[in-house]
Amino acid sequence: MAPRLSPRNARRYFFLCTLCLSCTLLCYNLILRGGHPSMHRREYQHLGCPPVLGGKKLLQKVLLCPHSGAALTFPSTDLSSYPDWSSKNQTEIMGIPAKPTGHPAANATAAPRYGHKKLPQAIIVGVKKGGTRAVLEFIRVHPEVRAMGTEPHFFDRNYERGLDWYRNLMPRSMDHQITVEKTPSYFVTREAPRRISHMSPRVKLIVVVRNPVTRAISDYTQTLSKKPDIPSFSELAFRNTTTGEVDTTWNAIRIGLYALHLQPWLNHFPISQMHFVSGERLITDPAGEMARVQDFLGLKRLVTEKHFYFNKTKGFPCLKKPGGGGAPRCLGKSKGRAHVQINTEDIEQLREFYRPHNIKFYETVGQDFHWE
Ligand SMILES: Nc1ncnc2c1ncn2[C@@H]1O[C@H](COP(=O)(O)OS(=O)(=O)O)[C@@H](OP(=O)(O)O)[C@H]1O
Repeated sequence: MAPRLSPRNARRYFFLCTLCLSCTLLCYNLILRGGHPSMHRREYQHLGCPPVLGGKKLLQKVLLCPHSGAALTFPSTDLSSYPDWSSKNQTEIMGIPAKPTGHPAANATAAPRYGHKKLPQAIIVGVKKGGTRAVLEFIRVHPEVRAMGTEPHFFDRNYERGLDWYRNLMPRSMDHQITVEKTPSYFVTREAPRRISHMSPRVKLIVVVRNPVTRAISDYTQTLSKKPDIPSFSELAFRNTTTGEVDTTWNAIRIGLYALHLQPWLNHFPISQMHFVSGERLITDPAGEMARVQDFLGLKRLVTEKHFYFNKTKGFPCLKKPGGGGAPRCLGKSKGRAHVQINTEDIEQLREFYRPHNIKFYETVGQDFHWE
């Protein structure tokens, strides 16, 4: 015969069982779900910090929440192992796998279930091969920025799909966070300024500019990597190699006529609503350039020197964790590849060609980029 429990002992057993169960649930929350001992997940979100994600990822990417000063944990973000940052949206970078979809931009719909999708308040509109990816990846480190990782090409190729389609591509954000996207071809798209101002006349525009000669070589190097049979750079750049007449119909040359492309933007936006990032300084002084970008966007300067280190192998600045240690995050192989060798006379001729255009550009924006 099994001994019978007295009502008092039965209550004790019941109490102990409940206590064990509660402890197990608490441990599950703290360890497996990645919760923070002193704060509930929701409280982070309320403070404007992204939610803490899956438990296995604990002890990986650490960011400081600016409001609370508490260290938050995020999943590993070793972007150097990705083929290219551009293939990842912010959600993926934070460790949530995006759903495979037809349109790459639709990855943004895999965003976490907090906040809401907003039309961008800031757009990196150009220029192609200027350093637009670096600016996007550096600014999205800021806790008050949510960025779309892929290029939506809404104002050039997808405009007929409508603003709701565009908004739906954006990551979710909290009220105090700004949404940013980048599509470098907007800068040279005639209809883009009107379309963008129609969406929002107050949107902030960022243009990353780079010496147009280097930019053209970079552009050509990229095309050559995909189509090895194209004519040589010089054959494409000059109508006549003897006279040195430049072929301005070739896109790689045309994109570098910054003063020309800037004019239609100024019909729709005051110059104060445009910020020009030097693609050269972005490499030599990323923190300095990002300080100006944050000022322009009205953000606290939270992305600083402590976020960058110079990667000698890559030859470019890469992101590091503010606390040090951990995997570096450099841009993928398609950024910073070795350029095709172009002969010095051709380079000199192109420099001559761009000089008056560059001067006009410096005068219009009130900034000298020293591309001599
Ligand atoms: N931190 C860091 N790491 C790697 N690359 C950097 C960085 N900062 C700027 N750059 C320069 O960015 C150039 C590519 O520009 P974009 O990102 O605008 O290219 S694209 O238009 O999106 O294809 C790329 O051009 P190339 O060097 O010709 O590949 C780089 O010079």
